[in-house]
Amino acid sequence: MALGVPPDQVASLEVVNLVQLLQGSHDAAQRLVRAARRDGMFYLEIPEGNEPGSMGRLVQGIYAACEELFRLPLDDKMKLDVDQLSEYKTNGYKPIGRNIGGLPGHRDGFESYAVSCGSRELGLLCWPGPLETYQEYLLDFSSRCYDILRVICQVLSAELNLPPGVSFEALHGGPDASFDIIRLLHYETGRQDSLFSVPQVAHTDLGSLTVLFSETPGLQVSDRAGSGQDKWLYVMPRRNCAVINLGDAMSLWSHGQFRSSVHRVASMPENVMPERYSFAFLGRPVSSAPMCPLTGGPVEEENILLCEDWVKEKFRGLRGQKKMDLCCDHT
Ligand SMILES: O=C(O)CCC(=O)C(=O)O
Ligand SMILES: [Fe+2]
Repeated sequence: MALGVPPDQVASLEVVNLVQLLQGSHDAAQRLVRAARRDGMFYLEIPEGNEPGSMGRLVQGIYAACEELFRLPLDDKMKLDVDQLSEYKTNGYKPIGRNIGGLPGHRDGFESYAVSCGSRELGLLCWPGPLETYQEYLLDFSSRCYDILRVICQVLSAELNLPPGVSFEALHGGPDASFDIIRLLHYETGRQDSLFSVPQVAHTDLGSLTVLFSETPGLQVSDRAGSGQDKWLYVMPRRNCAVINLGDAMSLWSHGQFRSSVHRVASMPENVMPERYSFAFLGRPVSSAPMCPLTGGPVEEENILLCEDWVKEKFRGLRGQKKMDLCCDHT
């Protein structure tokens, strides 16, 4: 039993090898497509290495950045409040408790910091001290994740026979790519009197895809097969692997053929929440991307929400200014 989790509560996700995917392996592409259709979540095996510039080094550097950043006094962090700094919540600090939590009557139990990877805000970015130290790591990491996003988009576009002009990959990157962020997260230790807690509420990610790293368990994915009700399965950390989530944009563009995974963070069964760090690259469409199915022939320009307005709507929901079925994404 992995860390006290019964085997039937552990998610069994596809494992896709990045090198094989980049080499055009049919088997790797098939695994990816299966995962996109069935779970909207999978492990991506990445050769991490430990030499300068390797993914292993970048990942270790970003964990160090998280620890140093979140150790700063709350007053200093609050000077960089995400809701004050950035209209689209792409840069700045979110304190614990600003969002709803995962159990009735509770608030969230994590702080986070968004670093914009997009070109629009680059010049305006606020880099608190520790992040300035690790700036190169963050920039390198975002470009690695962008390569990952591109190859996954290519495979999924090919699966749906999308024409080049409206392929998933055509809707990311370039000077219009302003919404991509790296999110650093820190979960506080749970109180001893609350054995089971859900510090991050069930949600889907609002963008196209997320590349997520954490060495500490707690991530859960909803498995609705059968009863149609949420059954929560733990997504255990796996050596040399990131977890990839497909987000709402992918599900919308593919007309539901690809799923956006519903996930949350919880403590282990019968345990308090341990201190936990995680970080993720959240790849989002360019601001001019049409937010409608791409599979039904030519896209009609009129009456279609563009990503720019779509992002604003999603955040109005999250902050409780508008009712939403499922809370998405959690800057
Ligand atoms: O901390 C985690 O493992 C999950 C983070 C997450 O789901 C998010 O930031 O959207
Ligand atoms: Fe998420």
